[in-house]
Amino acid sequence: MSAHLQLGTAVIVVAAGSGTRLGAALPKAFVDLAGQTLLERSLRSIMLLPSPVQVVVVAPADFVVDAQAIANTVAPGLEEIVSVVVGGATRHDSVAAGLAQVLPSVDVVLVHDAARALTPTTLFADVEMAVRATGAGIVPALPVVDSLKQVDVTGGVLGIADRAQLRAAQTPQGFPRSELDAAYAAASASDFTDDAAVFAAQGGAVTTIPGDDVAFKITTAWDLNRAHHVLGGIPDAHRVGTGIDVHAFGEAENLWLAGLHWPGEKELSGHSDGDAVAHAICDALLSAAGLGDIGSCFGTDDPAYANASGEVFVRGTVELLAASGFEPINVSVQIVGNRPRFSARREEAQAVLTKWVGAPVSVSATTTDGLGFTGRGEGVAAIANALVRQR
Ligand SMILES: Nc1ccn([C@@H]2O[C@H](COP(=O)(O)OP(=O)(O)OP(=O)(O)O)[C@@H](O)[C@H]2O)c(=O)n1
Ligand SMILES: C[C@](O)(CO)[C@H](O)COP(=O)(O)O
Repeated sequence: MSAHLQLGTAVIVVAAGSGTRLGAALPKAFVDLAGQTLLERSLRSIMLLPSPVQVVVVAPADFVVDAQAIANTVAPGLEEIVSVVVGGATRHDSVAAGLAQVLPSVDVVLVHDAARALTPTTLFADVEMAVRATGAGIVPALPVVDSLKQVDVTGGVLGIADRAQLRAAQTPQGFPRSELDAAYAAASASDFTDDAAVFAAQGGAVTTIPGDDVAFKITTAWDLNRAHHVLGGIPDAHRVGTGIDVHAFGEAENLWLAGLHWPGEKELSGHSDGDAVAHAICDALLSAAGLGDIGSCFGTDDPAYANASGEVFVRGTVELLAASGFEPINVSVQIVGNRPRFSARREEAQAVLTKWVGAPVSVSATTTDGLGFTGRGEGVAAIANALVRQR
């Protein structure tokens, strides 16, 4: 992993357990839950954080290749940010293996069970924010709803515990990095069932924040069944995105705009074919899916995209979305400019763009009453809004 990456937060996703209590043929993190493995679902939630984080996946030795393939699907082209390492015999050993991969720039570490596959992005964000605000170890936790009994080996009740003072700990658990490193270096592997206990044993302060019901750990077959039911009850997540693109007119009469060729009209200059409408659509879709923008996904300086058509970018964008579990619902674009006169070819443009996106694209156009660079006829702007659904 390159030392030049300056990420401040890392998430270690422990996925190296065998899943004995689940009893599946595969290690638990690689078991399917409605079309995605538990690991994939955990990673997708993390990748939707608004600021990039380092992700270290800790996998069983025999499943490193599988874990890497899942990471590549969820975070294409981000090998430097999402890495996979081999875990240990216990969860404690696996966390330690993950910690050893954390970048020097990282000052906050979250540790997460891949088995908590439905954990929402907001819980990761809440934990990270609470660590930064307090400097303490942070554990998301839920009140205990059952009465609690202390029992002997035969099941005889020895006593009770006051549930009002107890909480059920979830993950991700977050910590200042240097103190977590020190705590793991000092701890004995067999003593602790979670990272907060390791941290507290070395004197670190630990605070709880509210957990989330859907962040439950998939431990048994019953839990997996419950996760299926929960997913069935969660409506598809919808997200919106905006994209804006501007290109100046060049000299040659070779305009491509909104997927159409415009004979007799001046071209829009750019590294590609300058189709501002297609590029704004890409940015809106990528932004809606939290996948960056056209520059970060396609490399506008990449010779592979020199003179590339709008179709290449739009279809490529839709493929990136699909790989991340998103599909477009609709896109609306407005062209701002004096030329070309758009209305006569609106239907034609909408049909082409709708085919590329695979969902309805509507296009409108306006002038700016002679104001600004578009009013002076120097170029064209396009503004797009996209709605996408997360499957
Ligand atoms: N040696 C281990 C053991 C556990 N884990 C991870 O720690 C998380 C919580 O552990 P648990 O639910 O107990 O998973 P398993 O150990 O796989 O389950 P079991 O105890 O039923 O075998 C899981 O994401 C699991 O993959 C790990 O990375 N390495
Ligand atoms: C870390 C944890 O998920 C917090 O509740 C839990 O302690 C893991 O325990 P397990 O015995 O490995 O399931």
